[in-house]
Amino acid sequence: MSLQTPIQNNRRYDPNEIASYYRYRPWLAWARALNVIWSFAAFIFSLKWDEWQNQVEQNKLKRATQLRQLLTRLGPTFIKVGQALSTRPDLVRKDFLEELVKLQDQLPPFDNAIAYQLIETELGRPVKEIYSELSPSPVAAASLGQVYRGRLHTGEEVAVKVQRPNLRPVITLDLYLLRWAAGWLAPWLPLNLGHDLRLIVDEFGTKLFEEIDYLNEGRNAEKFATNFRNDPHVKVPAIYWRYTSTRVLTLEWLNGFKLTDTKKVKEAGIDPEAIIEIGVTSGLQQLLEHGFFHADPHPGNLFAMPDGRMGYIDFGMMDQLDETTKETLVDAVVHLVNKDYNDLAKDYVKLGFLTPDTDIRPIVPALEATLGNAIGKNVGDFNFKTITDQFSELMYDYPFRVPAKFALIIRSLVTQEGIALSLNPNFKIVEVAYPYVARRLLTGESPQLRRRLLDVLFKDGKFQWQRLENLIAIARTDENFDVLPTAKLGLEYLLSDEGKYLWRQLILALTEDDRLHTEEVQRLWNLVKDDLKPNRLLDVAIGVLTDLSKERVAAILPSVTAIATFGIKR
Ligand SMILES: Nc1ncnc2c1ncn2[C@@H]1O[C@H](COP(=O)(O)OP(=O)(O)OP(=O)(O)O)[C@@H](O)[C@H]1O
Repeated sequence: MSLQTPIQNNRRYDPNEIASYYRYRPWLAWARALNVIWSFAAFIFSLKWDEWQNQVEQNKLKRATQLRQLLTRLGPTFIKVGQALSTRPDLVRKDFLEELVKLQDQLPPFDNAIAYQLIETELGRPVKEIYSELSPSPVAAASLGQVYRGRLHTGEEVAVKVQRPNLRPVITLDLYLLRWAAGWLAPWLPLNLGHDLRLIVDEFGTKLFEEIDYLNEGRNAEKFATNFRNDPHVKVPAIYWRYTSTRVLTLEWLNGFKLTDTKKVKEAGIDPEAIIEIGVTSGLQQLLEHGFFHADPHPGNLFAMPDGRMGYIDFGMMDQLDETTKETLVDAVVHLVNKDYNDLAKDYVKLGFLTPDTDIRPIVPALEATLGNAIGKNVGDFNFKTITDQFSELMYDYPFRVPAKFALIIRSLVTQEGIALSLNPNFKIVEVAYPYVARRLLTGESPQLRRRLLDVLFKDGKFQWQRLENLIAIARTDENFDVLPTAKLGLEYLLSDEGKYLWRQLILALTEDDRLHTEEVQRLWNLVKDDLKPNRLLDVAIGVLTDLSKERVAAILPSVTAIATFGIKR
């Protein structure tokens, strides 16, 4: 970056540009560095003092609170660092962690006159020409911006998010110092991060820069809305692009109740159970279907709408999962519920929680001991909080690390479960989550998911009757699950080229050990027979068959007969 370029206008995080800017302004860097170093030195000294005075235990909570206050005082970058650390039980001790979780943007609002001025400069018009009404003071102030309630001249109610002034210079300077410190301090820290600490600062910087670009937030909101366009349960505010810029975001006002306000939600006559179910299912859809997920779903960002929908706001922090990761996550859930710890350990390697060279043999029994307890006899006893707590214990004994992406996912799951528990103390996440996963596997909309189903149903080449039974039984606890469309998809699949293999496997399974497995078939039939009334079934079968051409049927039939004969005579 040349000396003339104002650092205010950088939209992308570029550590080299930032470094060359501050290299010529060392006085700025030094002043801030001294302030930060002094604050932390005083805090570290108080920790040491506690050790010398043998007061660690009794001052534990006080120090944790002081740490939170210290980060708040140092401003937006440090609040965000604190928020990020609050998701890392592998890095931060427990009492600090609990305090950091509370780090909810406790900054005082900035001056209204500055905010109004910023709106006019950014949007190039007087405020009165843009909004017919705008609240005289903000309705909320957060670490990066504050929000006003207003109305457009066309009558729509809007939320207007205005960024704190000078955010970019403050953040860039802090990131420059953090990066510099990361390079110098890393060798002295007892951390096993598996990465260069500077890369972590860079990843953090990239995310933070995305978050302070409101055009990016608007785009995220629209992408999220598109993913849920066919879902009548999820509400996403519309973006008013004409009144939006990098630093001002104008979006539809959501007239709902924050999930933090459980009392109001109930008073409004909204069914908490239904909202919870939407929350968990839409959360899982983001992770396992769309791959594009809201990385900051704290209850203040979620609304229960009077019509029973759930509203999402704040799309500044989103993340994207690739196909393989999504599939491996589905695998991990299935392996966890099937108590298949060997495969689960392999999933951890694939997901990056363990490095590929890790010897997983000692880890498998450890997983079994911790997770087996957490699940208990009944899958319904499973909860994420217990799992993550137990998992953090494992982290100290085995070389687990939390890839940055998963820190967000885990936080998002634990938060959703927490929200659900605050609305219904008897909530069991798995009662919603597993039927969802089971349903997705059984309906197998994509070839990848169908392959997953086969992986689940066949272990070491043997068909697992019990697993199919479990899956159907669990999927049926979800009232949205209808066996018939699934049967239709199954039938279509069996008649497709890809399904030939499954035919062969099914027939081998039916005749395994030289007997016909009629008992198992009978049990499965008992599970689904109520849904499969003969005339409905016939309709489905006819529907599928009429879609097939004569040639297709002719091509399939001989092979099926051959396999059947071959299978039985085996
Ligand atoms: N569309 C909206 N409808 C109603 N209220 C809104 C809307 N958008 C924002 N708000 C209010 O403004 C507050 C802050 O908004 P938002 O979460 O988007 O800001 P933020 O700066 O990203 O804060 P944080 O990251 O801390 O959640 C919300 O908690 C909510 O009270």
